Amino acid sequence: MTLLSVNLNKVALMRNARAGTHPGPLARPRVERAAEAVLDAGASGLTLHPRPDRRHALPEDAYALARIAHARGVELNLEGNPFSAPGESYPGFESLLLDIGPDQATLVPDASDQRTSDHGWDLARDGDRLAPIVRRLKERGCRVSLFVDPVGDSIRRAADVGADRVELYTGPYAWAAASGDAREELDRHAAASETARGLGLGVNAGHDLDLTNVGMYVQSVPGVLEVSIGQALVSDALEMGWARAVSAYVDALTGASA
Ligand SMILES: CC(=O)[C@@H](O)[C@H](O)COP(=O)(O)O
Ligand SMILES: NCC(=O)COP(=O)(O)O
Repeated sequence: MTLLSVNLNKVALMRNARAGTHPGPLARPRVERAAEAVLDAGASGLTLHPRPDRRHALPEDAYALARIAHARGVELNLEGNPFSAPGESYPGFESLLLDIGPDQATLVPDASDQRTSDHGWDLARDGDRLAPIVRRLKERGCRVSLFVDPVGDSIRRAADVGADRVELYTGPYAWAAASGDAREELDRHAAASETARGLGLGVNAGHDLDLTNVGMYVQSVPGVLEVSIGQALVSDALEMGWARAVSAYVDALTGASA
């Protein structure tokens, strides 16, 4: 069955919106409380993507979720760009990963000022720079996943630099599904998953997945081990509450895998 890892970036975003002027007794632990709630509701893991501009998830949130994940015996997946740009507001992402040692490190090629993740790695350009980072993270005990477009060359290069998994970028799939014509994207992802698994890579997927598209995705793309979902699930939880929202996603994944 495809596991659900809940990305809590947007809980941190809401916390940050007021934390500066109204830290309040409840503001600080918002992310931790959300983490406990989604795990209580059946999520298999936690994901966080701290960004250098501290727009939402902060390094201290990553440490807090690491404590929770360890205590609960579930996985923590930390996402980010290990290439630190000069003058970033907090230590580089790699040093955070090496200090925390999350179960999974998902390396994402986002520029510091990027609005969100919207493309996979260009491994023809960056593979040689990534390889030693991948090695150090694996020596630290992290499973390393590379965020890639569903393209055979990217997946083969991910294997070459020593990744354990790839995370297939599902944004274009989600948009195609919303337009009612996802067949071509699903075929691309199914082929990409087959290529990855043939190379011994595990397959994760994420970005813009939601209750309307995740079931079709895991039914059509064999071998997806984990989806990480944040934006839509947190939005759904505002309407449904954490328990019902997480249960709905887990049901969508289990129903699709049945
Ligand atoms: C890598 C990916 O697709 C998402 O996990 C990313 O973390 C979304 O980042 P924002 O929540 O900042 O849009
Ligand atoms: N890796 C994808 C992720 O963690 C969450 O992406 P989204 O659901 O917020 O688009």
